[in-house]
Amino acid sequence: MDSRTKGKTVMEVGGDGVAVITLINPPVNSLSFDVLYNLKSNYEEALSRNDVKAIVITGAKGKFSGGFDISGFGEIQKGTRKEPKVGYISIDIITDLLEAARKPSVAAIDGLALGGGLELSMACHARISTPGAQLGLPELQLGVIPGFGGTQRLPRLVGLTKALEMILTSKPVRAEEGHSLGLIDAVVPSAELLTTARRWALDIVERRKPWISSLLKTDKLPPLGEAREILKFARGQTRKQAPNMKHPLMCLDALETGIVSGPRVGLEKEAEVGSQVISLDTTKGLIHVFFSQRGTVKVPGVTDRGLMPRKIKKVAIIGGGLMGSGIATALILSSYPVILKEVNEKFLEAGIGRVKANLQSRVRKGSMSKEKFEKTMSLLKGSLDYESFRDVDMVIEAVIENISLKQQIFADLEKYCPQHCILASNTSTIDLNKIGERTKSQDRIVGAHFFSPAHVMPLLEIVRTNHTSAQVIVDLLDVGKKIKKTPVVVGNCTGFAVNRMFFPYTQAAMFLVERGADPYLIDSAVSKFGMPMGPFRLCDLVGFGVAIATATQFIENFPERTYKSMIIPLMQEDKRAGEATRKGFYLYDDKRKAKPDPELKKYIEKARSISGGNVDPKLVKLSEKEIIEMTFFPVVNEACRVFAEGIAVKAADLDIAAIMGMGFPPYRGGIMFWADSIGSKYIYSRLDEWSKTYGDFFKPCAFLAERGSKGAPLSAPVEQARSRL
Ligand SMILES: C[C@H](O)CC(=O)SCCNC(=O)CCNC(=O)[C@H](O)C(C)(C)COP(=O)(O)OP(=O)(O)OC[C@H]1O[C@@H](n2cnc3c(N)ncnc32)[C@H](O)[C@@H]1OP(=O)(O)O
Repeated sequence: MDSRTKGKTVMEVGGDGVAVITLINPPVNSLSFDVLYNLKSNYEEALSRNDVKAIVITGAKGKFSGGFDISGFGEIQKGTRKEPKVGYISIDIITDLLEAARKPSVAAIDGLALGGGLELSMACHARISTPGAQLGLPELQLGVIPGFGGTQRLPRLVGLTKALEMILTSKPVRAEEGHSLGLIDAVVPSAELLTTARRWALDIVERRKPWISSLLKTDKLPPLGEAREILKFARGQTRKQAPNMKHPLMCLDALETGIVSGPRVGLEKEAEVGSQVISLDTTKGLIHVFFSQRGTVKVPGVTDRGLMPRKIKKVAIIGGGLMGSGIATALILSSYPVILKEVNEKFLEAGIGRVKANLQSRVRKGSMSKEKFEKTMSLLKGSLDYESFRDVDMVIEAVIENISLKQQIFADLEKYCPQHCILASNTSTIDLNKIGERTKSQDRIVGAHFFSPAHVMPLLEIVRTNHTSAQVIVDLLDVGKKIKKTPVVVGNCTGFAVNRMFFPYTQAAMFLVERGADPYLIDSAVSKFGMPMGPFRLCDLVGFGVAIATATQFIENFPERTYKSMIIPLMQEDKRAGEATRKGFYLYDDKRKAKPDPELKKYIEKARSISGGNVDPKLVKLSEKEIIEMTFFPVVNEACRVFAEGIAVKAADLDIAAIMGMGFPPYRGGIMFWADSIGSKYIYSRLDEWSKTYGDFFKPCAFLAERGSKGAPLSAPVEQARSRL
């Protein structure tokens, strides 16, 4: 492949008169402009050649296509590539050249056909697939819409309701389901894929199989009135579930146009809307997240050294509490044999019981069969001593946050575990160098910081010290991928990346209510901004015990920028400790529904009198925009510190940490991306002003001051920015 081009297609014409066009653009055969333009010329050639009767489109190396090349959207957004004429690919190439051709085409689908890949196949006159293939239109997840005819062809092939489900959830279906839906014409083993597709194509030519243009099908579409009702319902749901995003509704417009005014007008509408959505801010954020999420496993100086992950055959976990049992669940779910160690029978039984309960809840919800449950549970063994640790490849310690206990455990591990064994701690606060102080194994000590519940939350902070070997990080990155977590590699410090960013967020919220802001308005503004819940509702959910323990760590380590609020400790004294006690910032009924509590005022007033602050009339009347700024700019400030200190290597890693660890809305692109969309100058000036009025909690750090004073982007690499400034 020419190194200047991104992908290509090749065409081979067989003696049977079938031209096989193969999409080649590793690793997922994405449809770059180069691939698409090559496809067009192959097609034109196939149509003009007398020795070609029919065409088969397939993908190289067991993958049909992962869809349009997503980096192409970025190039259009940045203006480095001009978008072709609106509708050129979808209408001129895929519809008028391919679907309307005088020669039939069949898609031979192996592996995956996603987004533009599935859309291309839907324009073919039949689709043959292998059993494992995934078929879907996940475009909305990226902030774009199916733009190669998917909004028109999918409802015509599988019906409107199923098409809406597939498009709105972005979830793919497997080949068998695709077959029963009418999306796929036949499912065959890999080895028979091409021969079946070729035969099918010739059968169409010879009228033994129907020649179907998906775009012209009408049998699966509901009557107009019913279709309008279905779409109305879908719009209502979408408005509720994605209130800050425009593109899902714009996608529904394209679907509706096609149903009301016919597929050709629908295609034109899709093309128009598809081109508009590319410049939405939410789309820019989501595309940034797609690449950033994949970028977290690229760690300079670690993953660029040619190291291969070692095979982890067995893992031991110390501590069967909430975290330990969650981690064990995550591991056995991905087929790792696990030993769970506890200090006595009672705790061990409780730990294993928690793992069991985690899996049973899947069985109850129907996402796990009884057999799979038994098989998964059989991977877990209990232990009360270290004897069975002699052949483990990795240990994850998940006991309470007590330094001397952890030091003892690591000293014991060094004695019992094999030399190569990775020694990981799930600590969220304690310095890993201290934990390993009594060992000579500092190079294999690493943090594996999971988030609760560990078998559900998608993030894994991999914490390295100055001594942790690159091999150990590579190994843990591999385990992270296998247990379906997004790993972010961070440096060793109190709170790592996520908790350090979380802390100022909650603190800012406490500060504002002490100065007169309404906590319920803060929660509502923050939820509208896109967080799953506001800071007060969240404190109730995690419980005040945890909130106080974390706060203590920060007060000790970062006293100069801590706002010490007594609201939570005062409530705790009165045995209101959050949702578990049914009373916190809110009151909770039997169904865990939260209701504001007028009594809360009492605690706020008392806390205010202790801190000596006054009600500030300006803060009483904050707009929603000001609430967001005052709660999230301190987070940006801390993220800048984390970045400047090298705790995070890339700003994009902090974006992912904020999204997956804090619930920051992905369509805002993550904390640093969002900050840059607002501008460092503005953020710096606001924090600077507040720090003068309200104290050092808001004081911009040196990094922010440096970049903010020049308006330089906060996410630019640290070295580069230095040299520029
Ligand atoms: C006009 C059209 O309607 C618009 C579109 O088609 S938009 C695109 C729709 N397609 C998608 O959303 C699919 C996106 N891709 C995925 O979900 C997953 O990558 C996948 C399921 C295809 C493969 O997953 P997995 O095997 O875990 O590999 P994953 O690490 O995600 O990707 C492998 C590499 O392919 C790249 N890649 C995957 N899909 C891509 C795409 N559509 N465009 C460009 N690059 C893509 C990834 O960035 C990654 O690159 P890297 O190795 O340099 O980091």
